[in-house]
Amino acid sequence: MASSQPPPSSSGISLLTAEDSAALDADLMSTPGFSIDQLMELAGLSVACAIAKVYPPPSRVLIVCGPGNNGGDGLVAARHLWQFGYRPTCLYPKPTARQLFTNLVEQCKQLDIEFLPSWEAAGDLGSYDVVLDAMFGFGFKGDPRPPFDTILKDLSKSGATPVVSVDVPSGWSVDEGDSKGGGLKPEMLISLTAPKLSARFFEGPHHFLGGRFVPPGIASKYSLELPAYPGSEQCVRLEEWGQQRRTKQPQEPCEG
Ligand SMILES: NC(=O)C1=CN([C@@H]2O[C@H](COP(=O)(O)OP(=O)(O)OC[C@H]3O[C@@H](n4cnc5c(N)ncnc54)[C@H](O)[C@@H]3O)[C@@H](O)[C@H]2O)[C@H](O)CC1
Ligand SMILES: [K+]
Repeated sequence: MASSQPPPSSSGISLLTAEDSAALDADLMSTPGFSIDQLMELAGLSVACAIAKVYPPPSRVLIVCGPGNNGGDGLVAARHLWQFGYRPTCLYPKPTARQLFTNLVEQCKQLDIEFLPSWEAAGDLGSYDVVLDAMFGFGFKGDPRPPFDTILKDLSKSGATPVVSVDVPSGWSVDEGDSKGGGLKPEMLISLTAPKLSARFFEGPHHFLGGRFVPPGIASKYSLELPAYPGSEQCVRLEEWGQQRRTKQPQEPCEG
């Protein structure tokens, strides 16, 4: 069950807690019986489609993938970006041994997408047009452990190359945002399924919603109020978001 009615953002769009995000994910895989492969493919495709709305090819995209499903979304996005004419390079420092992930890596390697041996090998971030942050999503807890602590510190300091975050800006608390300060300030956030609670602190100019797979029964169970996707699009821009965030203080979520 949804733990509570999700709080709306100031634009009336639902925001999900980390707990409800995980419960909704489990529901998608039990009741309609989606497999993780299906959901990840659609999530990663929507990430690539949203990037294409803002940063045209042939951009050089550094994709930093974490150890969980957020990282898997990054690997799927890498493949689609390549198909769209981008030049992706991946860093996947803590690869998961599960078949789904080894397949995703192999599919990228078949396209000659480079996998860097270390963060240091990424070199000057100015040599990329965009950094795709696919390190952590709603499964992140605590402080980032190595090597992601160093990667996040370096990315937070480097203002030159825009960072695009998948689902949650990595290092942020899923519910509280960048509560300790000094974290990532992405230029673009691609929320999946529904924005997470921390999205109320996102101040960048580009906020998109992707992951077009939620059936009405699940949307209603979690009382999700979300914008309609136009036509056959895999993503939708959350128009008013950046404007509101730049002119107002973040609203506290309402309970109940
Ligand atoms: N329904 C959907 O919206 C779907 C979203 N997808 C994506 O999946 C992630 C959530 O995936 P999950 O594997 O549950 O969690 P994360 O990838 O966020 O991270 C878990 C991973 O990270 C490790 N970890 C946790 N905390 C730390 C830390 N402090 N330091 C280092 N490592 C940490 C943990 O051990 C795990 O290995 C969601 O956000 C979407 O991006 C699906 O792809 C499709 C369905
Ligand atoms: K992320």
